[in-house]
Amino acid sequence: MPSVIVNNITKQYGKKKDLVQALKGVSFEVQQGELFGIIGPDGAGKTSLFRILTTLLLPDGGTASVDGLDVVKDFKAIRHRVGYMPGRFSLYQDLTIEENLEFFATIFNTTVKDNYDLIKEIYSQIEPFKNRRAGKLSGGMKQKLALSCALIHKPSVLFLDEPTTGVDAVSRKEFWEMLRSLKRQGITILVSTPYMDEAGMCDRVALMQNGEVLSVDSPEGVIDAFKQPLVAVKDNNMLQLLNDLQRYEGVKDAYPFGEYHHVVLNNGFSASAVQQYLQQHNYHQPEVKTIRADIEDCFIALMKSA
Ligand SMILES: Nc1ncnc2c1ncn2[C@@H]1O[C@H](COP(=O)(O)OP(=O)(O)OP(=O)(O)O)[C@@H](O)[C@H]1O
Repeated sequence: MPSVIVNNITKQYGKKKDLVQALKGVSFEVQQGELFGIIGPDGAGKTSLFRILTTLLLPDGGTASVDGLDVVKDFKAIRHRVGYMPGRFSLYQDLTIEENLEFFATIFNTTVKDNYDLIKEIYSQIEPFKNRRAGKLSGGMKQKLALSCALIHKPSVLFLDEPTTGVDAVSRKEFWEMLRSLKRQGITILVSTPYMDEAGMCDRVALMQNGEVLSVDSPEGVIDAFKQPLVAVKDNNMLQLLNDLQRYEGVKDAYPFGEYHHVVLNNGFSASAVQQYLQQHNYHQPEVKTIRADIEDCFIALMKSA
């Protein structure tokens, strides 16, 4: 049985001209023990979805279950089984590290000692500072404490809403390693992120935009589904280059991507055709190379075709 089933969930906020359709019929399943990423920009609907799955918000339509329990009817039972780390830190700033952890253990009727094994690897990194108030911790330390608090009642499903937003690159990498290690302990993990490069750390991802799921697949599957030829192009005047590329009949789409422009070509066109076209337009030595799409290219293509 899948650990999480989301079936045609809808959610809207406001009325009439202020109406926002935050979730427009979202469906997917997450298998037991999977590390599942929900990837999408701000406003995609990630938080609304997590709040519904953790029973903090009622959906307007559709059904969803966690561990076989219905998010509306069985909300009390679900609350004992899920761990939730909301986007904005859930910690009590005036309590110390140790007090925060004890507080979360107490509200779930358990003790830190009973469940120490599960959090040991994460908590031991901040334990030397256990008397420091949460408000005085760095972003990376807060993140570790919040994760420890979300785990202290041994949840079977863990929901992490943008846990790496605003955290430095080293802490982000460390955090994903912690998640891989939690996964090895059999916990199902759903994690949302606006960072496309984190997709590769997940077993499967759902790409979301404007309340819709555009694709659900493994990171490799998302990339393999990108069938158009793709080239990276660079020259001195990047702005002019982009304009000229967009005018070329062989170009389906062109957009800035780091120090290059990525150019999606229509079938039948290739890097050498782009090279030729640019030379005809007075570019002397443009750099044009065929590349493999990454998740961000796939996301851009999916967004445009949606
Ligand atoms: N309480 C609310 N009242 C009105 N609109 C809301 C409310 N909560 C969310 N929204 C709107 O619903 C849409 C989806 O928001 P949601 O927070 O679920 O997305 P998100 O992907 O988590 O983005 P973010 O990272 O910005 O929170 C957005 O347009 C947001 O402005």
